[in-house]
Amino acid sequence: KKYNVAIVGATGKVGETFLKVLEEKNFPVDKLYPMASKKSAGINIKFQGKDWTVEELSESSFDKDIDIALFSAGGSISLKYAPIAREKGVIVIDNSSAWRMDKDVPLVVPEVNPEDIKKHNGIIANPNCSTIQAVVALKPLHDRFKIKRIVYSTYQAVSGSGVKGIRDLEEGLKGNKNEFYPHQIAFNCIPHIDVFLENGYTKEEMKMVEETKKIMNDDSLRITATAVRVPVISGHSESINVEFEKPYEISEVFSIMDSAEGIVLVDDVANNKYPLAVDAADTDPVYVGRLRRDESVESGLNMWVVADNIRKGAATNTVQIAELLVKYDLI
Ligand SMILES: O=C(O)C/C=C/c1cccc(C(=O)O)c1C(=O)O
Repeated sequence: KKYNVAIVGATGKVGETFLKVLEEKNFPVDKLYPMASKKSAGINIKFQGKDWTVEELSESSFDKDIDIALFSAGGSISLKYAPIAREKGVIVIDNSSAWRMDKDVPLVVPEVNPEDIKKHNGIIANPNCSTIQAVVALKPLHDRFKIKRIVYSTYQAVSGSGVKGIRDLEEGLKGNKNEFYPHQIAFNCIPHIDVFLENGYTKEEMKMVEETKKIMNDDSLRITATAVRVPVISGHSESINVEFEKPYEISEVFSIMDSAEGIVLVDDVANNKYPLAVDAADTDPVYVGRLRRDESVESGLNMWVVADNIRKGAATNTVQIAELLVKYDLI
């Protein structure tokens, strides 16, 4: 069976990667409906050997035979158009935060909570990139040792901000002033991603806290986060400290990580081998390394987790959700 697929935000960085990943995975697409704002309408897109024309997104865009719509065009577009698409019988997979915490919307990472997709009511949410890579690494350990507390420290690539963030870094490295970030990103680290909230955390930090609990289906998890922008183009790196309910052997952690779905273990410090953003770029795995006991608590562990924030962090995870819909015969 082949499916008619709409791509809302087709000309953006994530939208373009949706198309790349759909082709790489040979997803069975019959008709493609690339959609974007007025300024992109008319652009030609080559996909699966055919030419497709970008249409301007409108309220009538879903008045055609569309099975799935992949959204990555910002929260306001998702808030307005996902319900319109759903009313027309389209299944929406939304990459924005607009619907993630809605109780009727499953928030899915296929390696972590695939079954949640069966509860969808027409909209499925793709989690925040930093959350996705973290829960892929944490889920197998949570299942075995029951996590009680998580401390996230992230080192996030500028591509997470789109072309404006990339340009700030490239220009900053040439000595030109920043346009997008509140401070220069070149030669710097900025502990400020998205907006600050009343509790002194940023929205990016609270997304990691709240989304982790929903995806892991465990509100008892105690979580804190610090999200930092670093002068890297592609690939988010994260230092993750966890405290378990149960005792563990480090050898078992290594074997769990080495065999877990979606994870590549890179941990051989004697030979300077550990996950690096430059190695993760344009690939799909979540890379885990620097595994070591946290001796300061009863049963604690430190790890270093790296992934491509545009692929596994957004586009690939979304396409994997679409593949799950097919696998579970939900479409
Ligand atoms: O900045 C990053 O590294 C990740 C940014 C994610 C992001 C940026 C703008 C809007 C959103 C949003 O949809 O809220 C999101 C997200 O959470 O996916």
